[in-house]
Amino acid sequence: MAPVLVGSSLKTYFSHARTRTWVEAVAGTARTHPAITGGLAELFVMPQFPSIPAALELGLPSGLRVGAQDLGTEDEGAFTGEVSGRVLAELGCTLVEVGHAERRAMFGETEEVVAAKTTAALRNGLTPVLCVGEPQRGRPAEAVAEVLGQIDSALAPAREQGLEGPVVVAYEPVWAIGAPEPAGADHIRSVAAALRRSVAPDPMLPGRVIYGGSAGPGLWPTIADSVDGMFLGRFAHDPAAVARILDEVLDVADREPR
Ligand SMILES: O=C(CO)COP(=O)(O)O
Repeated sequence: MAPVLVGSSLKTYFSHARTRTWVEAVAGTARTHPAITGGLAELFVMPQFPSIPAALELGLPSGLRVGAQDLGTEDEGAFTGEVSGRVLAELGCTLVEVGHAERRAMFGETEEVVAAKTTAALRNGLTPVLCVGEPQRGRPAEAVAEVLGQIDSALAPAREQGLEGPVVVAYEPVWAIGAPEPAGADHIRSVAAALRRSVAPDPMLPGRVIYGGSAGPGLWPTIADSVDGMFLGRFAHDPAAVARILDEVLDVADREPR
């Protein structure tokens, strides 16, 4: 069984100094926590672009993976202001977030753009953390239909080009992002289990499914049987929350080995 993937996007919340402090604290946890040292879980962080080199320097030696929150669709050329997947990979990033709900809603990212960015990630050997989710609260079956459509659309060009590589599907119901609490455990489990059945067996682009949307301590034990990890936002701003989640990963593993 692959390790539980626990990661956080710092969005645009932290200063560079606070990012450094956060990464140092979480790297300390990564060095000592039995869930990490025992191979039950792996951690990643996605800071703002300018903080990536510092996060790599402070986090990588402790096994903390570092990714970016976005990338451009092109690898090089006259694309002022873009950040290419090629440079992210050159720096040492291994993951990159694609298609977060905030980028879709606030920065006009269409399904075509999300697909082009997913392709750019895979082309550069980066694991896309492909963010998908239904906009409105509804029944799990409706969410599954909607989200599978988003995943198929995002992966279509990569499939056509025969690209290979693991994919992380971040299931983030849009209505649960920035909310007081996550989606209900039954909803998450139903949707994630269906997504997993669909994406995990792909021979070229095997997918793991993690949950995001107001995730934090307390959630993992209620969804662990149906998801491969969690994508954290605000409720990981205190680095101690990451350690508490790893405690829960350990407890669940002791109770029901994966
Ligand atoms: O968008 C998220 C992770 O990508 C979740 O953010 P919040 O947990 O702060 O709602």
